[in-house]
Amino acid sequence: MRPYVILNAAMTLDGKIATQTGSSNISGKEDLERVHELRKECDAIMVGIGTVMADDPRLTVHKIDANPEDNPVRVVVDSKCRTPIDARITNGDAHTVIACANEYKEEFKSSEKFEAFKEKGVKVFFSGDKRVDLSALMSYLHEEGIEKLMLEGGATLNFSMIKAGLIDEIRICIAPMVVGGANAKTFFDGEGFDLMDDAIKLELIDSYSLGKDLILTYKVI
Ligand SMILES: NC(=O)C1=CN([C@@H]2O[C@H](COP(=O)(O)OP(=O)(O)OC[C@H]3O[C@@H](n4cnc5c(N)ncnc54)[C@H](O)[C@@H]3O)[C@@H](O)[C@H]2O)C=CC1
Ligand SMILES: Nc1nc(O)c(N)c(N[C@@H]2O[C@H](COP(=O)(O)O)[C@@H](O)[C@H]2O)n1
Repeated sequence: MRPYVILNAAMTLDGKIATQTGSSNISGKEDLERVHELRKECDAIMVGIGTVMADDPRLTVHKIDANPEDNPVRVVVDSKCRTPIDARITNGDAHTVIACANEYKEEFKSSEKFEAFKEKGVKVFFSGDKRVDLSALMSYLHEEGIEKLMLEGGATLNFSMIKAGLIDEIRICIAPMVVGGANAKTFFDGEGFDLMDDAIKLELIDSYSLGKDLILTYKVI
């Protein structure tokens, strides 16, 4: 068993979720409010370590009215345990799980960082050899009571999750902007597929304008 997974992101018309220098303010105000309503509905929010390093996100419900208990559990996919000791996702605003790979277990468990995380109440889950086993992580989170999980990027984790068949729904905000840049992160990066026949197939179930942005909702089929 695993949680129902909704991938949410904002991209420019040319599919970029950040510029090549890492700037990523894409959504308009109305979309950010929609995102925070969705955060409030979910039991957990998950990001990759690349996103933590680039944005130092809070991953709480802070753009709409909310109580501390509305904050979902924050999950970071972080094979090598690189999450900084003072990363905002480790503060006391919500529960946090850091998912690491087994290869780095012994070294991490004997580090000061591990003790600091323990003191802050951060849980650490180990799976996979060199990289986090995402299916095992989903099963663990489901056992911990997570029924609905919001995946909030970034580009590498989005691809691994969809390739592993772990995404049920995609909600994408398309902002009327073009930013270009061959090295700018796209909605899905990773190793990609060689053939269009292998593409993950989607069904459009909703579309609407929100402020200046366009919101599309897809089911993964
Ligand atoms: N516009 C938007 O909606 C959003 C934009 N972003 C942007 O995305 C960028 C970060 O994306 P990325 O660098 O691709 O990093 P990422 O956030 O996708 O993290 C990828 C990292 O996760 C780790 N990982 C461990 N196990 C893994 C597995 N099984 N599969 C995949 N990754 C695994 C690896 O260290 C990997 O490098 C930032 O610039 C951020 O601003 C991030 C979220 C939303
Ligand atoms: N939906 C959406 N629109 C954008 O324009 C964005 N840049 C993002 N980024 C995601 O939100 C995280 C920041 O969250 P906090 O406000 O710090 O809680 C960021 O790390 C991305 O995951 N999303």
